[in-house]
Amino acid sequence: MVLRRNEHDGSALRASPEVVLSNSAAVDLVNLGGSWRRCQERYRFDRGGKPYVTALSAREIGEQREPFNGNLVTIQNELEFVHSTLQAASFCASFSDMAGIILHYQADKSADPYLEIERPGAIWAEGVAGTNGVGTCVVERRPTMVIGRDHFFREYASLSCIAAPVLSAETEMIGVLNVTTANPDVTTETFSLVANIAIRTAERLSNQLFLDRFRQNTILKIGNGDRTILLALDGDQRIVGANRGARDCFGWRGDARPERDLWSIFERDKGVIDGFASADHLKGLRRLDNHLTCDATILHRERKAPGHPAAKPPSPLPKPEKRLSVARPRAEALTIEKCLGPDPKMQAQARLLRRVAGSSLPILLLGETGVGKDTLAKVLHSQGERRDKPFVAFNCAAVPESLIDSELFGYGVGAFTGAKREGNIGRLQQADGGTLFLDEIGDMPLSLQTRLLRVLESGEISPLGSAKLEHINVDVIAATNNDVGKAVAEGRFRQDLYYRLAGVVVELQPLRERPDLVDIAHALLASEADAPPARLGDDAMAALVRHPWPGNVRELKFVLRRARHVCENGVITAQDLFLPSKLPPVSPTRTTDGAPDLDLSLQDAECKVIVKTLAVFGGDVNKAAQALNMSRATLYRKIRLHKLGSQKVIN
Ligand SMILES: Nc1ncnc2c1ncn2[C@@H]1O[C@H](COP(=O)(O)OP(=O)(O)OP(=O)(O)O)[C@@H](O)[C@H]1O
Repeated sequence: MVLRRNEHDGSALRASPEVVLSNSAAVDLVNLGGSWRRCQERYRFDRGGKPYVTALSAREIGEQREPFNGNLVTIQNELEFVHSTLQAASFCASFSDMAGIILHYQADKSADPYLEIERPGAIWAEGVAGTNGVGTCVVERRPTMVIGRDHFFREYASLSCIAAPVLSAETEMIGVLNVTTANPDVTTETFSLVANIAIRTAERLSNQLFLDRFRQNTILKIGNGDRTILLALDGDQRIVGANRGARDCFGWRGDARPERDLWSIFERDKGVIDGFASADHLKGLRRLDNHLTCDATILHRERKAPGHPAAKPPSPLPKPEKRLSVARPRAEALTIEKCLGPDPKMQAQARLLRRVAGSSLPILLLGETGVGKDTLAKVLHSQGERRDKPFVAFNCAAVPESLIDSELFGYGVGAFTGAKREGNIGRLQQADGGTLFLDEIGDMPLSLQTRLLRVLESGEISPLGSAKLEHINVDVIAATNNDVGKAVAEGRFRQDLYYRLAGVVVELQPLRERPDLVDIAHALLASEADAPPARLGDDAMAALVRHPWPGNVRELKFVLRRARHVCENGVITAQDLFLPSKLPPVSPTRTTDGAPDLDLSLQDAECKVIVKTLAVFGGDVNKAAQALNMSRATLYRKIRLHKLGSQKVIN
């Protein structure tokens, strides 16, 4: 992809207006001159003045998000994906609507606090915030890069961002995917790469929205990556939807509804028609206009509503041939037991959680980032007695300190300047009768810890500026990946609040220690209904076991997601995972004089890898040795060395 950039004001990229990323399609970035003119002439902004910073309340954000509620998971998945890819360069990622309002956001807690101004509810419309990625992209409807002083207001000169349009299934622009950093050390090269990733992610999100919209139809996919062509077909093989890639390719840009027969574009060849009915991969589709041939994949087939007459069979009738497709295993619902894994210690914890379910005992979930604390909290709610009541999550780290009070406890009529006239219902009241999930509780400021404790102890709440006491009845689940014990010892976390929250404490295992790592991978592959089916090859399973997974299940999810799209014939190999080949870094054990004992640590790591690999291959030494890249004899020697005789071994 080639990015052509029209500079406006002295930014880091001025010296290189054309940033070559690869030799494929060219993307014209917005010329910011037009936006600057609008700022001066239409909005009459003063560069050195203060932008009118404003943000929506939680309820308003909820209302603004409504049109996208059906696509929430898709949007969040893409944001998580782009954020996890770019977080090393301190980028946050957001999705905004066409009013320039940020609706969803992904950022690292440790990211620059300045990025807080990018959180949900923030309004980045160009007429409010001047030239900026989101607002200018909304006006120009093209990818927009705004670096440092390219922002109209000097106030935003420390921010750099790239925004790209997100399209509906009908290829109307419906929002903006934006990535922003306040890191001054990001180089031109990194920026070029980030721009590429952001633009591709916006295209993939648009494609995913297309798949969401046409999930009942047959989907024909041609090509890969950002130029993917997607066609949605009805049972008569009429095209009922086409993504931007398809419209560009076939020259239908102006057609609101590109309805036409598939066979008015491709040659109606018997082999292809037979293949269409019986296989998931079509070879040699020939275009009628230019006679070029291509291969295609059928992502899924039309689903008929009950009572709907069956689709007309394609002619000639399909033969009952053996399907070439990769079988898609059924995704099973998560349970408390599955969330915790089969390790006997964890199963004991699962039994404990089942026993206390419905007892209103507070639960504290601990564990590294991405291990599934949030997921377990939702499962606990959905399997408890309050499942028909609200589950309300509140992330203590994602809300600025100044807003936690009003967001969590709400406020009464006219509580403070700028408050909404009718007041605001806090999360605690929203959760009344149900479950309140306090995520990242370790990040709650001390002053608010006192208030929270009082509310939890008394069951009464008096919203800011209101004299009225309200009774609330909530089950509380809290979670953190911080060391709360240490925070208590250092006086950063109130001990009495810790005891109030820690009725039952469960620590989730890091993924690298879970014996069911490969089962989780299989389950994740089965869970994305609209993605192409894929299964793990033996070498991929071994590679999964060897990797240390610092981002835990979240990282695994994205690695598999990428692999599913790059693999050939639906079989994921170790190469498709793009994992580093080194052995996992291990936390060294200590010798008696306190120095790290690297030898022991490595042995420990080796032992764990062997145990897991044998488990993955059901104890088959041949396969395990192959996967570990060692001879059978060496593996036997190591099994003896590590005293793994009790492991299931098939000779
Ligand atoms: N047992 C599981 N099976 C399948 N997917 C899971 C499982 N546990 C977690 N996930 C997925 O992994 C991702 C991260 O999970 P989750 O958000 O629950 O982790 P977390 O511990 O709360 O992370 P953080 O501390 O960063 O908030 C989510 O996309 C979730 O759907």
